[in-house]
Amino acid sequence: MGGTQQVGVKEKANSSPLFATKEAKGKLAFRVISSSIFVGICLIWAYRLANIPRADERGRWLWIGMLFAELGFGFYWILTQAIRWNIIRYHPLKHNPSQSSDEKLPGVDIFICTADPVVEPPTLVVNTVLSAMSLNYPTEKLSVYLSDDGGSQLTFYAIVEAARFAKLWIPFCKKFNVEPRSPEAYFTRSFDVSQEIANPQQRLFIKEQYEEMVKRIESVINKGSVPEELKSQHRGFSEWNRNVTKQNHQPIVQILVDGRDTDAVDSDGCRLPTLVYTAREKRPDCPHHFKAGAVNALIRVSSEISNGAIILGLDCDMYANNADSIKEALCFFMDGERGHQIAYVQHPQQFNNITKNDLYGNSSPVLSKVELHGMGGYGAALYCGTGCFHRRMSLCGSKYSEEYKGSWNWEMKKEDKRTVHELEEASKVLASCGYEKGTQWGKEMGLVYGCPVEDVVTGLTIQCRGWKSVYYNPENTAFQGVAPPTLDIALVQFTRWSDGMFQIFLSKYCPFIYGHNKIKLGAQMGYCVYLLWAPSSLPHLYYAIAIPFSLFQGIPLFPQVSSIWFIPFAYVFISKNLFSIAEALIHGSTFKAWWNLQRIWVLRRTTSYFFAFIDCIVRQLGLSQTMFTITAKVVTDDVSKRYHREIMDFGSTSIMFTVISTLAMVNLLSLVGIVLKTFLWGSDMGKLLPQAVLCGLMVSLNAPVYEAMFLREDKGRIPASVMFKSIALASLALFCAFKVDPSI
Ligand SMILES: O=c1ccn([C@@H]2O[C@H](COP(=O)(O)OP(=O)(O)O[C@H]3O[C@H](CO)[C@@H](O)[C@H](O)[C@H]3O)[C@@H](O)[C@H]2O)c(=O)[nH]1
Ligand SMILES: [Mn+2]
Repeated sequence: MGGTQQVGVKEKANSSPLFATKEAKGKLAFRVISSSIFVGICLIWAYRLANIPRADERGRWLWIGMLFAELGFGFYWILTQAIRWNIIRYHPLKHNPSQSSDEKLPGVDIFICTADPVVEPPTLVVNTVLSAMSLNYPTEKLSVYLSDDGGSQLTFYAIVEAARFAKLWIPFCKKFNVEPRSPEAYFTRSFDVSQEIANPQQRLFIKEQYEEMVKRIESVINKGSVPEELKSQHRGFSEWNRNVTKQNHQPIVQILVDGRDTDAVDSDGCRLPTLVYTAREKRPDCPHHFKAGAVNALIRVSSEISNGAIILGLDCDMYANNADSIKEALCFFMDGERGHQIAYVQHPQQFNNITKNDLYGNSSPVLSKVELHGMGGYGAALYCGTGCFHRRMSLCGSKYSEEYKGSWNWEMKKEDKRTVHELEEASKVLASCGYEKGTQWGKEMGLVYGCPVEDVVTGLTIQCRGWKSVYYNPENTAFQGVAPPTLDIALVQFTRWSDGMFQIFLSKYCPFIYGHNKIKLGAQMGYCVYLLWAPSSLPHLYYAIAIPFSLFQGIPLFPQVSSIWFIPFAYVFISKNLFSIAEALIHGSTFKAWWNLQRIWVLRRTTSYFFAFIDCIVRQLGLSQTMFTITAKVVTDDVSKRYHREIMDFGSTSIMFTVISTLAMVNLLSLVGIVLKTFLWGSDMGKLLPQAVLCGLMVSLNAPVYEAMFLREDKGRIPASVMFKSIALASLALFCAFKVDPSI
């Protein structure tokens, strides 16, 4: 790494704290309810065990399957209680952590990652870059780095344009305290004119300049390459010769704005923050480790150029919404008493395109307002990849030491006399393929390699080195991104996540082993709520299949409603759901959003999680390799309209959609079957009532699936091929069930 010299300043611990923690209310009530549900679960297990049908009785194997499913549900539920057991919320006490002057503030390096100019359009990236550059922070201490894994001259062109527009945008933001700081979001938001403080004329002028910039960028994108006359405007374009492709190119580092340069000023004459474009070297025979590799390259490149003590990582779609987020986050790091223990401060992933009832469950308030605080309560807030402030030192592999108290290496890099060109050349070495060979990068240093959820596993390793982490969810959202606007995209994202998480569980990083004696048991369990998403699909899938089948065959699987054993089943089911509804409503969800979330859970578990489970097992056998499918961030207008009207999009022929519609059909057919039997033939269905109710619930959750199969005409309907396949599969399955000896 660059030959930087840091001077530690021993400072007297500040007497006034910079952040506070608060325990959540209702802890006792929660613990009582939770314990009573636990008793219910134990009774259910006991009932299942005590009543296994004998070998010659009907439904023996079905019953044993139920036993395993309920053991699975029960254990998983216990894990989810760990993250609610000890909820503690963190909040900063001041809006400026430096009591004396800005001079005491550390350097902050902001990393923005992009990977593909098609899936992640350069205009989106530019907005994130501009929002980061315009954050309220002394500009000479702020540096913004863009990592472009697409190695695209289109993205580079866009960033050259952004560097120019920043000279107008930054002073405009600061003068009128504009929020959000992304021009696109600012100019398209619906706002209250009376609250607008920007002068209308100036606003209009900036808006026109912004739109012209976007036009120029888009016209270059439509051409597919940068015209020669534009290339001559910046020497950086010379890096793109005919041989440069996404997968194969030399390292590229371009310092677009050099923060040391006193002539690099905005339209008000104020200094600009440093802006650097990086495309690390890519070679087909050299594994690049996806986002983790990109971030690690940035850590090294930035250490050479600005070496900020704090690093903020953002995905290319996560723009800064709250202009003061850096100073707020610094309160945690700079607190005299506990600040030295903190490795990172994670903000929740929030999105600017969530519809009223959150159709695809992308932004569950229970997750962002309860569960993540719960992990934070153990000092083990998850690292979620974006919207996270890191201490450079802990990210680079340092172990925590109590000696850090009061001694801070906030000092910026010593005055560096090297020219921009020399800095670029030195940085290229650090962004080359060979640099990491034989080093600890990807193992003990930087983000951990080998897993598509590099963030969570990296967070775990940092905590296991003794550091604490904070989860902070401010009222004024700090960063906002784009949530998947179709079911297909959402399910693919969840497949990557659940696959990667389960991979962590199966690896040496399993929290129960790796975290043993290093993080609290509650935190180990809390991690597993996420790491076990993939296998949690199994009991759900079993219920979704076994219940309609047994109903169809007339095999009871639950105690009679009149039996005393029915009580624990009913109690657990009802209290768990009531609790979940109450929790959602209290934290600002609508009932419909809760209902949508239940549906999306069923869909995720029966598809994404299950496929991820299979993929993971296959990979463990060494039959395939880790992949990273980038989440699409733009869709056609037609799709976008449906999303905003909250109409689900099923327009995909992916196998996941066949599974979804087949399961929906199986449940529908067997429910219709039982209703016919009861009313036409007057059979006694009393024993099957609980199953019929569960099946009915599945059918009502699946209502949009039937609609998309039989009633809709738009492009988001279930394609005819998928529909026929699923009807055929469902009927065949039920027909077989009817034929086979019902002694199973
Ligand atoms: O080879 C790659 C692949 C991805 N990315 C970037 O990684 C970010 C996240 O990718 P995205 O496709 O948007 O994934 P999401 O599912 O939205 O990302 C979440 O989950 C990821 C882990 O699965 C984390 O890395 C992300 O920070 C987190 O936001 C984006 O900025 C990409 O440009 C790269 O830089 N290089
Ligand atoms: Mn994303």
